[in-house]
Amino acid sequence: MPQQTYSNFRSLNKSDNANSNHKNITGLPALLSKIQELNRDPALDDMIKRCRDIVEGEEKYVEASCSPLTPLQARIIQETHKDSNTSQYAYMLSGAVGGCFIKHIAEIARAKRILEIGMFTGFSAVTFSETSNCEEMVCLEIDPNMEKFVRSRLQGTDVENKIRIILGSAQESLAKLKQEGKTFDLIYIDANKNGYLDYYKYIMDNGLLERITGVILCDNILWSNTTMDQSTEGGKDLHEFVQFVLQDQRVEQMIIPISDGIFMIKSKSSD
Ligand SMILES: C[S@@+](CC[C@H](N)C(=O)[O-])C[C@H]1O[C@@H](n2cnc3c(N)ncnc32)[C@H](O)[C@@H]1O
Repeated sequence: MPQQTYSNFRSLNKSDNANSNHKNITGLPALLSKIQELNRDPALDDMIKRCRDIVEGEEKYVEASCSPLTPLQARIIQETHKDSNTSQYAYMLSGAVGGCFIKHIAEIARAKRILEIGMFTGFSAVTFSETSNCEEMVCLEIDPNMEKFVRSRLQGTDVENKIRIILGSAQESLAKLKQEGKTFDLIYIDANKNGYLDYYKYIMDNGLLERITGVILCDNILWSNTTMDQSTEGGKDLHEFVQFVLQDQRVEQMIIPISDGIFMIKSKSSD
């Protein structure tokens, strides 16, 4: 699968339970367990335990606060975990919390035309296509097996005809969309992390994002907390991307620290 692999902290999280949607992103609970094992000072035991409870409890509490998944979202998650070709990559799903957030943004933005870069098994594509105003959902994906997976799960559903999948490298597919004169109300970037900067530049320089009202959401922007210290290749790429956006006078932006971090970018209203 042509996706940068998740390193260090993510590898501590292999114990994700396939039957649960809950996934720990930061790796902090595992790190705190290690500290607890190594700790020889009983006075610190309680404090370390409290830290673990806070970190583990917060993510679960936030997830429990989300609106329930729709039947189709739940089916995609379940079958991604079950299918032997996709189960080992199930951590790539945007998941219940991320899914709930992007759904709300699409609803608030009343997004009609939505573009996704990096479809995988279609969880976020289905999430967006089920929002009230979505008329067209375009998904860019490089892996032909993912198209087969998604198409077979969409058959006979209400969103089947809304979702268009363009196979190939996202950079080439973006050029195709530009030639077609497409613009989008919402663009979700969730593919190879070393491509985010180029995708963003192409989108902004070629008018693919609806001016004024358009929103870009970028998943995994914190990259298991390695973007801030650039301790992984993905973290370095994403830091460079964030720095570029911060000095881009055309937009306003902020990082939402849920899941693995979502970067929300919109055109400046005054431009
Ligand atoms: C993190 S997954 C997407 C998860 C999906 N958005 C979801 O929430 O379920 C990233 C996807 O991007 C695809 N991808 C990686 N590099 C790509 C590229 N250069 N062009 C298009 N798709 C790419 C991978 O094949 C993978 O399916």
